[in-house]
Amino acid sequence: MLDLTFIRTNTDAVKEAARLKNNPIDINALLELDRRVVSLQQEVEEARAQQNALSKKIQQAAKEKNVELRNQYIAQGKQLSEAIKEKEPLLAQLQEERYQQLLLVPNIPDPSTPVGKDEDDNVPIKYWGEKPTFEFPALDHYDLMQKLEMVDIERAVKVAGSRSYSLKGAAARLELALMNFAFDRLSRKGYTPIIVPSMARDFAFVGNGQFPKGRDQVYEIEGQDLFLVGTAEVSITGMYKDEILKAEELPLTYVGYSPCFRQEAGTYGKDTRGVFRIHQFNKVEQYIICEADTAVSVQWFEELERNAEELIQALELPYRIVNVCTGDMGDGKVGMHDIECWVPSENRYRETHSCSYFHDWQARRANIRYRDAEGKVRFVHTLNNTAIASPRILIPLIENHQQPDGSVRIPEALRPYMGGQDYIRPR
Ligand SMILES: Nc1ncnc2c1ncn2[C@@H]1O[C@H](COS(=O)(=O)NC(=O)[C@@H](N)CO)[C@@H](O)[C@H]1O
Repeated sequence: MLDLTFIRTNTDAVKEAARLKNNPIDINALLELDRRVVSLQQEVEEARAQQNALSKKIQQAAKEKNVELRNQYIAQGKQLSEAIKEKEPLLAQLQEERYQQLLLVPNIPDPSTPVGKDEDDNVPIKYWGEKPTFEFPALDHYDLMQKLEMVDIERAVKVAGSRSYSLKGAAARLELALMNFAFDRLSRKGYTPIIVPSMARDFAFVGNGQFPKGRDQVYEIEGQDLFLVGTAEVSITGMYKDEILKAEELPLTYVGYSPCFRQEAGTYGKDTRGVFRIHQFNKVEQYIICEADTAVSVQWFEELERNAEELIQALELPYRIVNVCTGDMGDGKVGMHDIECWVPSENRYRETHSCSYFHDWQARRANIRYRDAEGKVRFVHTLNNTAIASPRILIPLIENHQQPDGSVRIPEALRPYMGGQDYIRPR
């Protein structure tokens, strides 16, 4: 959410951001509604002020035993309270409408963001690692996982329907190893490990920006104000709602784990093979709450990205980083980089990490503030990035490290979390 005063005084910049982000919001209509709210607010406040003045006059008239005048004032008072009783519900309704419109206003993208329509317009900015060349017919992740008895999709689909899966054997151990590996590396950097609820209330989804627009991606628990989170980002944002932190408490640096649930609405027929795009997965998330300073936000953005690069390099996976374009980045982002790992079977890079910074767009929605060094209360800045999301990361991991004999080499960095195992071999 942007500050109303900012929208009033930077209307063209906000309209341009909406245009660049394919966001259909009508800023003129929002400002017209805002003017109605402001004028109606003034009317109600004036009426209340007159009421106060009148009550003094009534007391004065009573003291002077001037019954005539006193009754006159009381009649005026009645008229005023009638008028207020009629205006207040309308004011409340218009304020709610304005708030709902405000939630749809996008953030202003950083000038370094490429202008584009969708992911095809994202701009690669870095490549790392040698793509493997296979002297044998390389298999895709699903064939490999089946041969190595690492997955059971049929029975999972029987239980949970489409886009479900079970990880078996080495894949089950790899997933937990990867979660531990990510937790370990980031905890060593001083990030606070946290395992957060995967069920959260409506306000948490409003806070991170998932609601109202992304509501169709979220599973709802019938009859309760509870929804399944698609990322720990929702729960951590919600945790700090309405809090005023102390400057010395910042920055808060979390490495958060949660199961993630996504409806994947609108992706029918996309990535249906294997475990690339599923309804439930596990993710270790990096999350930062820092002071309201653009340079500080950018520093954390760079650190979160570097952290993810270190993990991927330790897993010895070729990858690239793309600067996500305005049409693909979503409403809340100021800047966004995706990290895409090389998937040999598809002969292309696929997204495995997404790193974003928001300035105070999320903080305004969740009302997360801090008292700065001068004692001024301000909204914080928030950022997040994937550390490891599995099973998607298993796809490049297994494919890139497959061997001629059908085994899969486990990268050195992961072996301590796999009981020292070095290869996954067919039985
Ligand atoms: N439906 C899905 N199936 C499997 N993995 C997914 C799915 N959706 C997202 N992911 C994984 O989770 C990562 C982060 O998802 S994201 O929506 O892009 N970004 C976030 O959730 C941010 N909180 C940063 O993690 C993706 O890069 C991908 O690796």
